[in-house]
Amino acid sequence: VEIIEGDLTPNDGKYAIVVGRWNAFVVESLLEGAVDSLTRHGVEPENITVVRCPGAMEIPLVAQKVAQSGKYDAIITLGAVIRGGTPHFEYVSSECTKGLGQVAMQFGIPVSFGVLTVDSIEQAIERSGTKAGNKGEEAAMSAFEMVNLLNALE
Ligand SMILES: O=c1[nH]c(NC[C@H](O)[C@H](O)[C@H](O)CO)c([N+](=O)[O-])c(=O)[nH]1
Repeated sequence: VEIIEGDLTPNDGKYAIVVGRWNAFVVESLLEGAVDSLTRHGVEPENITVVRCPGAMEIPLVAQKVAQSGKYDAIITLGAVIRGGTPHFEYVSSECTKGLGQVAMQFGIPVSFGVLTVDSIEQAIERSGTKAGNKGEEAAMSAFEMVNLLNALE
């Protein structure tokens, strides 16, 4: 039985991190976790590009432009959609998720999902470096592994 899977050995991939600025007090922790995990796995700082946009709604378009440039091997998306008093949360989070899936398939590039969609600020804080880990770190490591996996599939 042949098993092909990505590992976490160093690679020279170029990573773009697309960051929605809304709820910055949470998103900055996600970004810190993402950059830290990439550099600790041997990614050179010059191979990491951070692109900031207003909010989660804008992330898919920015990810599309980043993918279209052909300059990157993977895209990590970070944001925090926190349920407010209105159904706005549903639209923003579903549009963001749907859009990112399309970018990945359209351009054949890993687009990891580090956009928190949570019910409360506390849940957001738990997932950005406290008791529920750091989703930014997880999204970065998913992208890192996918770069190795796609290389192995070539
Ligand atoms: O990233 C977010 N954008 C949010 N809205 C802004 C949206 O992403 C766009 O930036 C805005 O609608 C302008 O297009 C959020 N809420 O509205 O709650 C949110 O929680 N998180």
